[in-house]
Amino acid sequence: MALIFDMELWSLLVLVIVTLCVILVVRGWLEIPQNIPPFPVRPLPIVGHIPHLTDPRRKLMEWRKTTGDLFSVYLGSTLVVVISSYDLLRETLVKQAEFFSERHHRGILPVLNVPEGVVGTSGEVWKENRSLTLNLLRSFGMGKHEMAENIIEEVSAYLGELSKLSGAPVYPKDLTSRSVSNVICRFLIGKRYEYDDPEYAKLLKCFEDGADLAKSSGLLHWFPNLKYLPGDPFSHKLLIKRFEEMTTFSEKLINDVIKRENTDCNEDNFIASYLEEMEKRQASGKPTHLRRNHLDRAIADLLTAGTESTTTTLLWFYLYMVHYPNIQEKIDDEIDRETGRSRLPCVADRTKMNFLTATIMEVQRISNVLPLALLHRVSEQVTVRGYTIPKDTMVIPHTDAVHFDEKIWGDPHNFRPERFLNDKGEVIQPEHFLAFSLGRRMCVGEAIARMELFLFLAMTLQRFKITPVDPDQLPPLTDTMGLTYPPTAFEVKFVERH
Ligand code: HEM
Repeated sequence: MALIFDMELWSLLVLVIVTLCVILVVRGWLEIPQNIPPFPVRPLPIVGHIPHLTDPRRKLMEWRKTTGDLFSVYLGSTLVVVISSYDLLRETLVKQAEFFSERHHRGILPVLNVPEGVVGTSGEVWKENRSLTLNLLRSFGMGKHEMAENIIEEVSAYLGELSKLSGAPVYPKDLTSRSVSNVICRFLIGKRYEYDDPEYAKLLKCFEDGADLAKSSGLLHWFPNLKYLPGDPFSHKLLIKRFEEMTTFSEKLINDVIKRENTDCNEDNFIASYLEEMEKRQASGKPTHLRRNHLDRAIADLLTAGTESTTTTLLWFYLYMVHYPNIQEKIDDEIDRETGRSRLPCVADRTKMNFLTATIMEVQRISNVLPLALLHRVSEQVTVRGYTIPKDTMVIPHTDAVHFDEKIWGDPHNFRPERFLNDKGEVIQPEHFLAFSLGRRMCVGEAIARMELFLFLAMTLQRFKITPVDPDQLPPLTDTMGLTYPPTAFEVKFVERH
């Protein structure tokens, strides 16, 4: 009797589960909006395309081949449209910029998804904060604020540390990240940190964890309720902790600047300029979106965005140099010709060191450290090539597809800096180079990043030869997924030239 009852219970349970699955599948099918760009494969109920995307970089390239330049995927229940060609990226992010320039405003990690600062905001808050940030970056990049001199000083400290290694093998990530981040600190507060300063170490720990957290917490973006699971398998708590630490660090930087200003120090940095402009606009009585909370977040945005992508690009550059010693030699010859070994390179040398500049661009093209840029959001329903993209759809600007498009580059998988030089050996700036993205959301730090990359590399290669630890076993040119796509950890030697 008990057995029959058990069997009936089991049958009932199976029936309920099957019915639920059918309802979910049918509902999923019915809820898919009409006339959206095609799917590469049918989405699964609840999870959508997530199970296919364990390696999104490779998978999206594969799907572009099978499905075309415009396709849809579901991440959980969120519709995402992938834009995978240069022409389409221009048609959308540039020509229809008013509809394609927002960020996502829902769901992810309620605490982190604060629409503050620059990277995560939309509409008027974003416009005003981005515009002021861009203006300040420009004015500090120009003569009077001596951004270039600051970078040169910082790189000199960096080279001093490399020299202490006496050519021993090193994975240069931590040291490079410390130095790059200091460039942003100088811009934000007008001072740098010693590399072993404990307060600075805390900030760098936030960056370090960022990459691991990006991986372990990924699913929370699409399923925020996973944060309630016992044991915190998706690192929600650690994410919140790191977020709070970043905010505390930003607050401290602001308070330090205010304190120094109160002691009659004439502060000349991003924080002081933002506060001054904020007070001016608030006093004018006109509506303004410059506020302390946006400043807090903008500081964290600049520190994160400014450190991670530049550091990752430098790491890729070092790795390519050990793989292509002939290219490193050509750069050495150029340095010998243009600056020699006794005078430090300066910004003005950039227009003369075309081969180094072209090599930096080729490293950026082929490593493409943000291959999917950052997610955008569509603010209104739009039509693209006859397809309907509903309001609030997420958009992936798939710049990797452009950087590896054979029709554009011919041999995109070859490392060939000469593709950025014309017949006269001058640098060309192809519109298809999208390392900094395009449209209204493109990187605000492009100019400073280019200046930094040039000065770091010209000065490093002037003083050191980068060599492999074992010439018969070069570290692989493979990437790993984090906040950006850095190379798999590797060691090289920085051998001082005498
Ligand atoms: C090699 C270095 C860098 C690369 C490759 C890079 C690339 C990018 C890319 C691809 C985006 C996304 C654009 C989009 O959403 O379509 C971006 C955004 C951004 N970057 Fe950079 N970046 C670099 C350095 C910097 C630096 C040095 C700073 C700060 C000084 C910075 C600040 C930002 C900010 C604030 C945004 C958000 C812009 C917005 O949402 O309006 N980046 N960057």
